[in-house]
Amino acid sequence: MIEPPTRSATPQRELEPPERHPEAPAPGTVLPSHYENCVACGPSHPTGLRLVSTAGPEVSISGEFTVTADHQGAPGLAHGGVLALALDETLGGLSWLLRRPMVTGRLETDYIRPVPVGTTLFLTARCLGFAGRRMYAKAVGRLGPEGSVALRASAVFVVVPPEHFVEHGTDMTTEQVHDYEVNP
Ligand SMILES: CCCCCCCC/C=C\CCCCCCCC(=O)SCCNC(=O)CCNC(=O)[C@H](O)C(C)(C)COP(=O)(O)OP(=O)(O)OC[C@H]1O[C@@H](n2cnc3c(N)ncnc32)[C@H](O)[C@@H]1OP(=O)(O)O
Repeated sequence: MIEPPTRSATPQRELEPPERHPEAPAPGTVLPSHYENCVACGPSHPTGLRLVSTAGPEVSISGEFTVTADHQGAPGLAHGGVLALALDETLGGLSWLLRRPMVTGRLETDYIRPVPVGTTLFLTARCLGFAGRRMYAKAVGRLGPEGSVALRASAVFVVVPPEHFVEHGTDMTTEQVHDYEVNP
């Protein structure tokens, strides 16, 4: 049997180093929501995470959100899928700094500590580099700004043409996607 190609989020060869785009928001800039109804960052989503991201140095980003009763799995504890959502959003936000549209290909998550309702989770994500269209990145989630590590993730994002969102999504025209590219 032929082995399928590895999908690991650990790079299998040396990566091209990431380059912060010259027009990337300066470190410390609070990033706007990329879509008001996004379940992770949208301010109009009734029960979403309302995760707020901030540009970091080099190609890194930080994010935070407070776990509410809407995010529970076991009573009083955040659902693992919701925590993966927070990691996915923070990692995806690296595209603000790279100015390249990307989608999640693979997300590997280690759950290290339970995250109780009421916790403000502090996330950071860092781009490791590229192998062709694949962008490799890592993220960490802490219980407090300098608190213990509750989550770790490794991910592969795949660079897509802007038309990906027109072809597969709804309510988005090619013109809107190109406007977004110029002024996200
Ligand atoms: C215009 C804006 C400018 C920038 C401004 C930015 C502003 C900030 C904006 C926004 C922040 C965003 C915050 C949101 C974050 C949330 C992100 C999500 O949740 S995304 C939704 C979930 N993910 C999907 O829905 C993907 C579904 N999958 C697909 O559509 C396809 O499978 C896709 C595109 C991933 C690949 O399909 P193919 O046909 O294009 O290409 P193939 O040839 O299959 O793959 C290309 C390369 O990627 C690797 N690859 C593909 N899938 C992989 C996987 N699962 N794991 C590892 N590698 C994978 C392949 O091995 C290949 O590598 P080789 O080029 O051969 O080296």
